[in-house]
Amino acid sequence: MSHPLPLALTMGDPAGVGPLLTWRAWEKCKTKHADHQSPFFVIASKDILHAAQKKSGIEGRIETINSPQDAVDIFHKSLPVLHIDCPETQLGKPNPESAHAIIESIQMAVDFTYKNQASGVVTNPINKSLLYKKGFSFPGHTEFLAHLAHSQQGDSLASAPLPIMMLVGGGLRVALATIHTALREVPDLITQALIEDVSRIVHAGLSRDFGLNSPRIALAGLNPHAGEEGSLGMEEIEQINPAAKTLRDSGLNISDAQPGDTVFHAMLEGQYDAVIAMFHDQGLAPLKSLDMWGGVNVTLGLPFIRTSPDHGTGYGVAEDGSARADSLIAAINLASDMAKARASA
Ligand SMILES: NC(=O)C1=CN([C@@H]2O[C@H](COP(=O)(O)OP(=O)(O)OC[C@H]3O[C@@H](n4cnc5c(N)ncnc54)[C@H](O)[C@@H]3O)[C@@H](O)[C@H]2O)C=CC1
Ligand SMILES: NCC(=O)COP(=O)(O)O
Repeated sequence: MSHPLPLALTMGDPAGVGPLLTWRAWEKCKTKHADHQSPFFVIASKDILHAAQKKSGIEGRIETINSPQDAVDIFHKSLPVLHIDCPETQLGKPNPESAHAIIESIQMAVDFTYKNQASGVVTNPINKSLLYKKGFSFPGHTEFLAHLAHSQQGDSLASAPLPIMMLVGGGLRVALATIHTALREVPDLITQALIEDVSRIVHAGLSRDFGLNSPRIALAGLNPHAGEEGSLGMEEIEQINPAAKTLRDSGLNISDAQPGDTVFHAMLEGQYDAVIAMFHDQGLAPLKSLDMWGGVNVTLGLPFIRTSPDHGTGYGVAEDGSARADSLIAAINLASDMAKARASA
């Protein structure tokens, strides 16, 4: 049976849930070849994984691989590991000295997609503030991955891709117009141009990777009651609705600004295929309330596939061993489905 290319799984913060979840996800996914799910390999320190295995209680062995393709044949019996050096780090005890390895793992995973050796990147959680202390200057993976994609374009003058965070879970797909932004800066960023750009990327991503030919997209308003005809704020009238009109005129199926308190319910009732929220917590709070453990974070607008669990490093549950792998497994399955959709397009 022929298999798709393997997925590249990053190490994430070695003190967080990543190493433990990697084992739990492998245990769950290793027999999924029959369902045509992609195998994966993890780019991490094998010593960190050995330590996490003890806590996971999972039987199995690590096989060090030299090339991603080696993962395909061994995945059913061993966890394929592309080893990178990382200073000793205990679960639950973040170590800033691990920053270099955390970043290297992400860079290598992206490189493998450009070399056509991996079908996509699945990232384990990182602690952003730990990386900032070591000079990491990106708000999160999302922005760093866009930077890496831009670097891959070499000297081309094309601008960096606009990466869009979309969360999938609990019956919702929620994309964000602004991502890691302080709330007081959000209104100035909500421009007609931004809404048009984000909406086009969401439309293209849903069409290409989610099999939705004419996705129905709702724009959430920024203000209570979507501005109450301008008495509670003007962003809907001045920026969001003009963008929606331009987009509709060009053929997209997209709403004017809808009240943020009811638009997610409307999606659950079947009116929309996705909602574009104006800021991080407007979108993530309903989704995580509905599905804290199964949600997946997808980055749209990149040349390669990237998914991630929607939770963070969870140091406490890494240390006590109780971390759940549902979200990482969902992220692997979604990346695999997206890869299949691209391969058959
Ligand atoms: N994709 C990524 O790399 C993400 C990274 N983060 C980072 O994670 C760090 C911690 O952020 P928090 O806001 O505390 O969020 P968190 O998601 O790490 O923790 C929130 C709650 O969920 C629990 N939890 C997290 N993962 C779990 C799992 N797999 N199983 C069971 N329980 C779990 C935690 O114990 C905690 O009670 C921050 O540095 C943040 O930047 C946060 C979200 C996503
Ligand atoms: N709340 C989700 C989140 O912050 C994930 O960010 P990223 O590291 O995927 O950019």
